[in-house]
Amino acid sequence: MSIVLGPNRYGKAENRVVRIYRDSPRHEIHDISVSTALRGDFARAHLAGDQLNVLPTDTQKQTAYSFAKEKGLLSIESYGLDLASHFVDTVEPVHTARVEIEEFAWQRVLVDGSEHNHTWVRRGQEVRTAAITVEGMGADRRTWVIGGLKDLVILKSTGSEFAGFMQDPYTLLQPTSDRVMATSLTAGWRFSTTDVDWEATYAGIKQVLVSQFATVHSLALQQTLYEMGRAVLEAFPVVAEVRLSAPNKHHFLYDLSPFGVANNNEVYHAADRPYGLIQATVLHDDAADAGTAWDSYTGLV
Ligand SMILES: O=c1[nH]c(=O)c2[nH]c(=O)[nH]c2[nH]1
Repeated sequence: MSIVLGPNRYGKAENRVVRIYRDSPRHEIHDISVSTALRGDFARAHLAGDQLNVLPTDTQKQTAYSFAKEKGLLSIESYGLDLASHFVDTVEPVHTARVEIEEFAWQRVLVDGSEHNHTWVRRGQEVRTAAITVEGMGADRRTWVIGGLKDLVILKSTGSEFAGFMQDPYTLLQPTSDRVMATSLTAGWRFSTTDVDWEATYAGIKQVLVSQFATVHSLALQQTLYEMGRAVLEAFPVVAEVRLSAPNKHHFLYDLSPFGVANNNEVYHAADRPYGLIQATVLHDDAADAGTAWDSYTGLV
């Protein structure tokens, strides 16, 4: 029996990079957390403590900041592609680079009814995400881009039921034909190309997801997730696969009968935990191989 080194990678996690574009009085802001991870010929670092092949995690951090200026930071997907390609192309021992990004949105404040040039309030809605993987050189080069979002909290106050479920001796749940459905959505979509209008596509996919949640009459969160993924694939041919993760943020009707008051689906207890956790992948049946595209580094996607 012998002991060997298995898969390994290393990098700098959660660099907080803020890029301001100030070429005109109307500034632009891009506020991100970026993580980089490198795979390659790093066995000697683990087996012998030899750093000859180890590009420091500090250097990875410096590169992330520098590229925000050198290459620009307009779309997290294109910035991530620049960064990941750079590590594979210029750092000899690196075979695969993974870049994971969260983007925090800012909204311009209104002053006297007009958008201010250089002041924003943090937009508390979803966090946009991207995960870029670049692997191999030359003809062996493979690239995967996953766009996505997390923490998109969404609720509908009707148009959702849950009935007809399997029952066993432990089943207490009563069927319902009208319930609150709420979740905090995490979604990732794998592109089949890098020739994408990243900004328009992000806005479009988010719009499809929320309108499906609103308009599909839900028989279960599972059905709603499938319909969300299906609609994204139909509307965006550049997307090969969608993965959705949705906690079922249960809203239980509060019992007002002790007070002699009827509760006609009007007062709920918003439960914190436990929660149902529903996850689904929806994809084209001929989608290209996902390789390591979903092999999360920081747990973001
Ligand atoms: O949409 C739902 N899916 C379930 O699988 C489930 N299970 C449950 O108790 N409530 C719900 N709701």
